[in-house]
Amino acid sequence: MAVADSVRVSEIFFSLQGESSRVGLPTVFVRLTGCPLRCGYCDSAYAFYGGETMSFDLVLERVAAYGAQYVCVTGGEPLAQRNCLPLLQKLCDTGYSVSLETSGAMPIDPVDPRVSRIVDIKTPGSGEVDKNHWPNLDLLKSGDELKFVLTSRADYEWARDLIQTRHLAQRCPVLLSPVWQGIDPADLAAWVLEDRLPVRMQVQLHKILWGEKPGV
Ligand SMILES: C[S@@+](CC[C@H](N)C(=O)[O-])C[C@H]1O[C@@H](n2cnc3c(N)ncnc32)[C@H](O)[C@@H]1O
Ligand SMILES: Nc1nc2[nH]cc(C(=O)O)c2c(=O)[nH]1
Ligand code: SF4
Ligand SMILES: [Mg+2]
Repeated sequence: MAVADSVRVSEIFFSLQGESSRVGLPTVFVRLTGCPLRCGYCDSAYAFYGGETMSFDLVLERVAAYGAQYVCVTGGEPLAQRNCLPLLQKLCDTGYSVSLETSGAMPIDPVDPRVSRIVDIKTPGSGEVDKNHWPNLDLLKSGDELKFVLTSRADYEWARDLIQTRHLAQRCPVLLSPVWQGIDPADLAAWVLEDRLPVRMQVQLHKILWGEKPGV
């Protein structure tokens, strides 16, 4: 049972944004606890359980302590907590530029329109393709982003066909990211160039800088 005006938080930390079109920007990350999915590659499984229940005021105080302009709410699956929505609203009201990392398994329409929604479309290789909430595709605005994390050439072709048949790149920026230490990023780069795909390929900057661990 959710306590009013509180969320379950796995970690709050300050780092360079490592993903999305905001890559490289100094950002405070608020990682909420819990996720109903189990992607085979998940780098944040430590956030499935545990964490600390924090009032919105405490979250805002911890975020403010870093003196940053950008806040990224992630998880776990942040939208799996009902109180994620009012928290996003409060962060926007406070004046932060807010982005949300979401699995695309939950409806994104109730999210505050000031938030940049990074919607991950789960590929067959994630093991969770059946969880995609497809109506989300029709809700995307130009300030949002669509993202595919790719585990194989087959995932790439699946994503490419969806991008082309649904004209996704005309709705918002589309990101393609190789799963960490999976497919060779140079192979993905070659495929994107060969197909003239109008997407942004990206690698996870924070892992190149600091490796795969919590708190970065
Ligand atoms: C940890 S998830 C949290 C937000 C939400 N649950 C989601 O899946 O979008 C944040 C992003 O990290 C990506 N990610 C997780 N593990 C990864 C890995 N091993 N390599 C590349 N990206 C990964 C996810 O696909 C997602 O885009
Ligand atoms: N530096 C850094 N950037 C990120 N962008 C999205 C992240 C996430 O885990 O959702 C993440 C993360 O964990 N670290
Ligand atoms: S939806 Fe996100 S947090 Fe949940 S298992 Fe998949 S990558 Fe991890
Ligand atoms: Mg991460």
